[in-house]
Amino acid sequence: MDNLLALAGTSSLLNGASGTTIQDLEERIPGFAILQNFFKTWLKLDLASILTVAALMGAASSGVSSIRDTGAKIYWWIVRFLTASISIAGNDRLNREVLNWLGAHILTKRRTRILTANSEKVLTDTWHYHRVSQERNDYTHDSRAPVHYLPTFGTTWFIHKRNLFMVRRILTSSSNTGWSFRTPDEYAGAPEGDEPLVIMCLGRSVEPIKKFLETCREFADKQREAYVTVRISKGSYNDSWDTSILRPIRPLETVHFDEKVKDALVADIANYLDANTRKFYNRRGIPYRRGFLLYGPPGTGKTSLSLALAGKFGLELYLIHIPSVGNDDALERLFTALPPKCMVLLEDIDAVGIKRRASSNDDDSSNDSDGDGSSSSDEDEYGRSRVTLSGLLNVLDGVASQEGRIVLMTSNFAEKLDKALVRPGRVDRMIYLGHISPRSSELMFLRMYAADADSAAPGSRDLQVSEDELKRLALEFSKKIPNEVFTPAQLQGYLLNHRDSPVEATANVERWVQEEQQTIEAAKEKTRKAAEQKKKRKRERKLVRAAEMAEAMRNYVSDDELETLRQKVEEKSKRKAKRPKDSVDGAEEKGNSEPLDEPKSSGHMPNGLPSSHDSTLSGPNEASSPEKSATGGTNETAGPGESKETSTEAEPVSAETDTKVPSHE
Ligand SMILES: Nc1ncnc2c1ncn2[C@@H]1O[C@H](COP(=O)(O)OP(=O)(O)OP(=O)(O)O)[C@@H](O)[C@H]1O
Repeated sequence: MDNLLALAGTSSLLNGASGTTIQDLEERIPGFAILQNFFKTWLKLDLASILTVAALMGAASSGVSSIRDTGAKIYWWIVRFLTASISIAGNDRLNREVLNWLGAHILTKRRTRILTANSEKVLTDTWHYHRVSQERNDYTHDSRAPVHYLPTFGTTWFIHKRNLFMVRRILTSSSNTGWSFRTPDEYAGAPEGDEPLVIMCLGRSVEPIKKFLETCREFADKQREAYVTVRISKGSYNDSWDTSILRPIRPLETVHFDEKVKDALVADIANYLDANTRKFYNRRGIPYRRGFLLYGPPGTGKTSLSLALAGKFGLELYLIHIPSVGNDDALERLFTALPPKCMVLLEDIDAVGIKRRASSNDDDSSNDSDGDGSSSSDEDEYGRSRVTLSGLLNVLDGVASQEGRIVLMTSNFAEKLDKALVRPGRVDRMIYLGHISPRSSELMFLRMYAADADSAAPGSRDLQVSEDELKRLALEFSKKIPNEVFTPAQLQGYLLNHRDSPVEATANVERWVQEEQQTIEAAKEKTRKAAEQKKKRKRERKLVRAAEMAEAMRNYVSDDELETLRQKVEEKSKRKAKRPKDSVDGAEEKGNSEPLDEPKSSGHMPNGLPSSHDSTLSGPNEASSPEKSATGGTNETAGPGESKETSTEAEPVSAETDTKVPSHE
């Protein structure tokens, strides 16, 4: 441009294009004279004039752009002078909350004509087609994800509480290509959902913006009031919380177990969440954390109770399925990303310290202590996790572990848990959820057939029974349910099968109970036989091994010595066979974790845990016994969450737990 201006200056003397001027130009642009002659002779054009016009145009455009730049500078200076602003990163939840507020309060009211829409993300390529739901709402009955309308790029103006606000949604990725004239952003591409926002407010204080942000958050909380937000991480090796599921809140009354235990649990959590409790902990230097262990056979309500508690206390539930977590580092990253106050649900905590099956297929057989090709049932059921016990202990109350959260752990095999894991501070209260009592079955019956206020129940339901009649039927029904035999999930399955008629459900329950009990007996018998056979095979294998050893030594020792040796081997194997399994895990030791303010229990679990922590339903020893466990697998219907069979073999895993466990306390 400078050159052109120089040229323009030179060519302003163009009248007659004096020889000196042409010479000047020749000096600046070598070969200019030749070109000038060419243009003059062949095109009848004066090159110097053309250059002059071009230079003037260039100067004008650069003038315009510098005027524009100056204008923009002045504009932003005025904006900066007259407004306050706060920017929010694209991946911050607040960003989405502001957009939602705008969508509900500004865009719909103003009938804005330029919007963006999103429903759910879809990944497509030749080989895979799958949907990636970042946010799922389990309350909707639609088969498709709902569409959300949000502001487009650019600035949205509005007045809120007598303040003028401008929210700018900033385009980060430039999809504006290939047009001869610049297409406005809103027509050139769609936002990807992670655009930063800048919120500006007329005035010289950020206070109105802070209040506005608070309003957006309150609005989001209100929208979620009927839901509990469950956050999960994506897959085995993903260590970020990337999916939100909005689950309708499950009232605590719909989870049936001992009412006293339930009340004590609720009071405990309420007390913990009290602001004064935090101060109390802080002043005394006690880490402000609370841990609960929910244990018992499958289908007894451990997960349901966790969801209900999160809903009751308005906390987000962060779900970690231990067998799916890649390793200790992944677990630590998940914990580091937790918000200050939330509930964390660690499912199947007993899988910790057992190697993941997928990566250790080759040593499967070596893990099978029996060598008969079948690994223990719990390992089959749970897969194997690379999270070690020390890794878990570290996130629960290591130096870097967060304060303010509530950890709920669930286990079907609490007796196998390491004592370090369940010591107070990590587990402050143990809640046993066991088989259902007649009283709980009565409540479940009433819940199943209670009239729905919004008559949203399935149309075919024949609920022509009065309230009194329903109560009578519920009592009659409950009397036919044996105490602590069936899991709540089993009973729920039965009731769902008769959901249209409480009368039929009551009439048929006796037969169902008989059939189920027969199935349970058959399952027990099968388990007993399988255990016997296993034992027999084990003994036989040992004898064969001993014989082989004797054979191998025959050449080296006398017959007498050989006989002594054989006897020794036999005695040793007999002793081993006789030794009670519990002793391997330190059955004699006393447990170190007890419910804090519950009456002391009478017995102890095999690893030293108190046996009846918080439930009057039945003791954990019963829960883990083959007899009890066998009841879990024979449902008339496969109700939700009932597919798992209770393992009938709960061997101690002290040998399998991580050897890296630090010495605690
Ligand atoms: N105590 C209970 N009260 C009411 N419903 C229950 C109870 N226990 C189980 N259910 C019902 O049984 C189903 C399975 O329950 P849930 O998943 O909470 O059991 P769980 O103990 O977590 O099982 P698992 O150990 O196999 O994960 C749910 O549909 C739930 O409604």
